[in-house]
Amino acid sequence: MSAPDYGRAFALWRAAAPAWRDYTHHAFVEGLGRGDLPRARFLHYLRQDYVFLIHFARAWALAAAKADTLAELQAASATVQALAHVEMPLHVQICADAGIDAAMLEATEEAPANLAYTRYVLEAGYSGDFLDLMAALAPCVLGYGEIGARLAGRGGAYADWIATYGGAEYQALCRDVGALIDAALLHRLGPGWAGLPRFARLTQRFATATRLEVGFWQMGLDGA
Ligand SMILES: Cc1ncc(C[n+]2csc(CCO)c2C)c(N)n1
Repeated sequence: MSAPDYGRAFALWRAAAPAWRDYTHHAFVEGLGRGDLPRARFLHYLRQDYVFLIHFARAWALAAAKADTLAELQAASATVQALAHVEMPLHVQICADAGIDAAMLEATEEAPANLAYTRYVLEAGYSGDFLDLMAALAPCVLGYGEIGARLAGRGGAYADWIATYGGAEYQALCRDVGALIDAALLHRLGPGWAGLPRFARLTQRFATATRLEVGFWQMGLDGA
């Protein structure tokens, strides 16, 4: 199956990231698709993901601080809003249903793979600009979109998870983020952005964040 179209930069970044396939076809992902991923592994992942999303929301807030246009400010602030008021409460609810209450969730000790990934993304934002943040954030947002699109329609124990990311709403969000990234590149670097050394460095950021996503799935599978 061909990859969904999330814009030009994403297509270039994806093709240049050696770990992209390991990320989008990881054993954890295949277990979600078949529905046979052990529930304990999924809940372990979800607890870590709750902590991940706190830092991920902070990174999008940093993107709002580094926005250069109204469209960038709107996209970044809307993502912070959605994370804090929709995605994270959903994690809290799923964990509560599984007997992990809010206090336990808050007390989750960050796994090293989680620390590595989130602090890498935040550091991209602290030391870089809006483009550095987008390159570091893109594998997360668009990778889940690609995984959701591929697994869409599968039933099983994780059908809800698949429907969230494979659904029309999330797929539209991925196309919007892809367009936001292409526009941000054009705005800052001009029409020749794809040929610039700066773009090659952004490609490296994307590839590194992709490796860190592989590490996150593996942490979920290993339970450590
Ligand atoms: C490790 C890890 N990577 C990616 C995502 C996916 N994700 C994080 S925030 C968000 C909404 C849009 O920004 C999406 C899809 C995740 N949950 N956990």
